[in-house]
Amino acid sequence: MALTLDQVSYRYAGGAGVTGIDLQVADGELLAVIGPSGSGKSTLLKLIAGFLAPESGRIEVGGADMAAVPANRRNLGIVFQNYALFPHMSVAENVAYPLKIRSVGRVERLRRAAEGLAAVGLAGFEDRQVASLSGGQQQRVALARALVFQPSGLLLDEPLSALDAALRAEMRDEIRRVQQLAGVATLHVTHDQEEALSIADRVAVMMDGRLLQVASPRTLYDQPADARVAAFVGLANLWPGRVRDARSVETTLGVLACDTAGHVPGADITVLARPEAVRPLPEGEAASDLPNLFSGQVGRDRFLGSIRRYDFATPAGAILGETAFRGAFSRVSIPPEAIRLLPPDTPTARGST
Ligand SMILES: Nc1ncnc2c1ncn2[C@@H]1O[C@H](COP(=O)(O)OP(=O)(O)OP(=O)(O)O)[C@@H](O)[C@H]1O
Repeated sequence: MALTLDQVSYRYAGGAGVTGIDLQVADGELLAVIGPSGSGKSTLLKLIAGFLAPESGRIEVGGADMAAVPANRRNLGIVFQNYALFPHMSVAENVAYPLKIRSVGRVERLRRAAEGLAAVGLAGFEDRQVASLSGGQQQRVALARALVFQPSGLLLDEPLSALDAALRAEMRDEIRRVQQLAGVATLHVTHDQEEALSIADRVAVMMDGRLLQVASPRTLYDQPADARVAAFVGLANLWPGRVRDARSVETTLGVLACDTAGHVPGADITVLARPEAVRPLPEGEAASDLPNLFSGQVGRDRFLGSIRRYDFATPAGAILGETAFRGAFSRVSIPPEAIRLLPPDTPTARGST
């Protein structure tokens, strides 16, 4: 395994930090770490990079224990949000710098820098000054520099947050392409969950210094471990409820038909329905035998181009829906198979570390 964290904990003087982190990133894998501000993402990255030393637990890079290995000997490529390029050096000198400090000869390092620049789409930029490059180009240079010495792992700390939305979308695909080309284990810390879901092999969700779930983007979205993950990744209807029998649950919204396999009658649960699963019924459409049918009215209705996102007010509570349907409706149904049962969202489950 290229990167391994085994029960890693760290605490700042003020008490915040990370607790009991278990994580593995394989060669060629891109693992994104997401979580609210202050959840410990950067702390995790600093621990792996060697800028902080764990209080307990073990960090391995390429199978070797990093406990006694300083940051500059960990063989990790790092890309920061602010690029951290050397302004007084040319583009080629920037990219070649990690090879220079590894005593690679000038000809060879300039050859490899040129190769690295070509890999990030900047062939011919060797002699440019970094200040003359756009933000996206500077980030490509930073990526080439982080990979030029064939690191055991690549750490990306919010690398795209300084870029505008369109460039961010382009650059995230570019990062993925270059990362796959290099076949390097990558840990990518980001605020942007769309970025994480779209390019990561797996996504780790952090909250209050702990990992709540590490899973593929689809599993994370379709089978979140609990209500906190469900609410953080995408939009969610979450209703507290109790299992009635094998085919239904009681919720604040009323009785909902769904598969309750794995839960005993009487058990407290949280019911999850994603907004796109909520189905509006066009006026006049027969629906008498549809399960989980609600009458009400559309409240806030936001037109988002390809879809609209609406609040549907029923006498028992609100349902958040998303649909491409543009007509009027006063009934919605929630297909039983779209309903997931999660552990109850108790105050202790919400509590901090
Ligand atoms: N040098 C420090 N001294 C004391 N506490 C710190 C220090 N750095 C971070 N913290 C605290 O540790 C917790 C985790 O911070 P961290 O920067 O890892 O979070 P993050 O998830 O990366 O946040 P963001 O998304 O805002 O960058 C926060 O509560 C933060 O206030």
